[in-house]
Amino acid sequence: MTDTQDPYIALAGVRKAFRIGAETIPIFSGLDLSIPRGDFVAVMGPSGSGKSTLLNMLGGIDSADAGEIRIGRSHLEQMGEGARAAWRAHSMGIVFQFYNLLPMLNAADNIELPLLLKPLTRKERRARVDTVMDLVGLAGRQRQFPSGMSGGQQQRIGIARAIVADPDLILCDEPTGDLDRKSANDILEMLGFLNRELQKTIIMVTHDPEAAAFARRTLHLNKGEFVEGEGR
Ligand SMILES: Nc1ncnc2c1ncn2[C@@H]1O[C@H](COP(=O)(O)OP(=O)(O)OP(=O)(O)O)[C@@H](O)[C@H]1O
Repeated sequence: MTDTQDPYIALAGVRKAFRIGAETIPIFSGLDLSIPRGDFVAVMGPSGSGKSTLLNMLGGIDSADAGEIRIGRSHLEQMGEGARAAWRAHSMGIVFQFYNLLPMLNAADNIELPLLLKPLTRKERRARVDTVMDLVGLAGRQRQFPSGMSGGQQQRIGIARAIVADPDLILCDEPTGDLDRKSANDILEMLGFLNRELQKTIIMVTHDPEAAAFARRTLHLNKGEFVEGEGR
């Protein structure tokens, strides 16, 4: 869906803390963030600085304690659990460090999963799966199982699954953290392609400065606030 809301992603005054027993661990105490549509942003920062927590809030997997999280026209902070799940199904895809594939399903069945929530016929679903498998360089591997594939190939399945429902937003949590340099660069080139050619907005958490260099810009998270750095 296109819209004229600008910026595409807007966080204002976001507060988040985790409670463990009597202890409260503050993560964000008033986080603001603006990301235009079509950006490719790397998020870096020390371990424990809240990168994954931020990604989970952007993906509607976790909620903020206070503040606003708007993505396009959707105010995530105003949605209940059910509405957020429905929003997730059509608005964003997630790419995980360890792929999160289901080992008992072959490549095509893994990729098809997000489409099962959509009013599509099996034939339509299969056509979409074939299209994205071509796009990520896995043509003809529909029946292969993840266990027989390299890390780089498994991550291609992860990316295909993230884009098969054609979301505007792709969230990536250390997408190359488990890969060798060559496979990592192939995956990063692919994310760059999705950003440039298909106008996907991408937010990628990474510890790796070489991975971050593939993004348009890098945001450094430190003490609950962002500091902008140089991209390429
Ligand atoms: N569900 C949870 N319950 C309690 N504490 C949590 C929970 N999730 C995260 N935390 C704590 O919140 C802080 C931020 O965690 P988060 O995983 O967002 O950091 P990160 O920057 O992604 O770290 P890393 O780079 O190590 O993955 C950490 O101190 C973590 O222990």
